[in-house]
Amino acid sequence: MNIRWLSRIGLLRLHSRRICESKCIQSFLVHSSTAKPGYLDYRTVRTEGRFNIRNSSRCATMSLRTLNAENAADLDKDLMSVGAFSLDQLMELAGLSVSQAVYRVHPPEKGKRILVAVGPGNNGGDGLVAARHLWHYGYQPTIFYPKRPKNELYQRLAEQLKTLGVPFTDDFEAALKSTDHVVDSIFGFSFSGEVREPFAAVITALENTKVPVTAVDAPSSWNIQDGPPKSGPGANFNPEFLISLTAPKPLVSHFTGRHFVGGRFLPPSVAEKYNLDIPVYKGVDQIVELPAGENVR
Ligand SMILES: NC(=O)C1=CN([C@@H]2O[C@H](COP(=O)(O)OP(=O)(O)OC[C@H]3O[C@@H](n4cnc5c(N)ncnc54)[C@H](O)[C@@H]3O)[C@@H](O)[C@H]2O)[C@H](O)CC1
Ligand SMILES: [K+]
Repeated sequence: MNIRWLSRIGLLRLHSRRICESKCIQSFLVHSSTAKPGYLDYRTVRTEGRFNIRNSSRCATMSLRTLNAENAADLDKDLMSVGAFSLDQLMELAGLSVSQAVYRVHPPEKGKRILVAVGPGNNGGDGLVAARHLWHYGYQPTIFYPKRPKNELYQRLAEQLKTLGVPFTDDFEAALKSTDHVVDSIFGFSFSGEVREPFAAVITALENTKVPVTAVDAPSSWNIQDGPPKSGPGANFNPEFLISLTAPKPLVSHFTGRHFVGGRFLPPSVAEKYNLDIPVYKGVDQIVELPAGENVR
């Protein structure tokens, strides 16, 4: 066979592959050597033969897409239905990401005492899981958990901490005076309105403290869409660190500290449905830090 025939066969193969691609929905997730660390060269091939390709150089300069509160709740439902995850699993993965972010910004040499402020929902559950991992990394967590729903999952998470001898406190302000770092896992994407007691006093203490704070998914009291409240508890709350779970929420456009994303379990099909970018995670990391000044959309 001469060179002309070989090139014709090559072209035919390319042509038939394109036809095949145009008939089915496929996502190519390509780790590109040209992409900036932290980003994925994400190509989407859609039906009807329309190609929507975001090349690596665009992706490298593009910022991550955000996920609003309503879509975040829907995405979790999808993960638990079509994705076949259980809530325990998602919370475990979320809490593991949080523990890695804390280790990154506040390694044990900086002080082992970590105060975890736990809210009444799943954001609080992430904090309980993170506290358990942090204990195993050698930290000394203390838990502030003033509202404990009679939910079996939360009760088990609290029990696991008690088994490790992790202390629970009722006095947040006193605990704040003897800690090296705070994890804010009070409210996440289901928070709305003004902060109600007993959390208003806690948020006020957080906004006045000099102890560094890592916020889980959202700085508690911030509106998921619009950021910090104009007045009242939280108006001056600016945590040093934030870990967004699965994808950043719109409030991050108001956030000025170090920002991490966790969620190294998101199936590409779900990411595509919600039009999310998947960052590149290094090695066995569950988190990725967004470069300073990197924005989100
Ligand atoms: N996909 C993931 O990565 C996962 C993230 N998870 C985390 O779950 C939260 C969202 O959890 P949800 O239970 O829906 O809500 P919250 O924890 O944000 O809060 C609900 C809780 O708060 C009370 N509340 C609401 N507004 C107020 C208010 N103004 N004052 C006082 N109390 C208020 C409400 O009554 C509820 O009790 C998400 O952010 C992630 O952190 C999951 O782990 C699953 C996987
Ligand atoms: K939070």
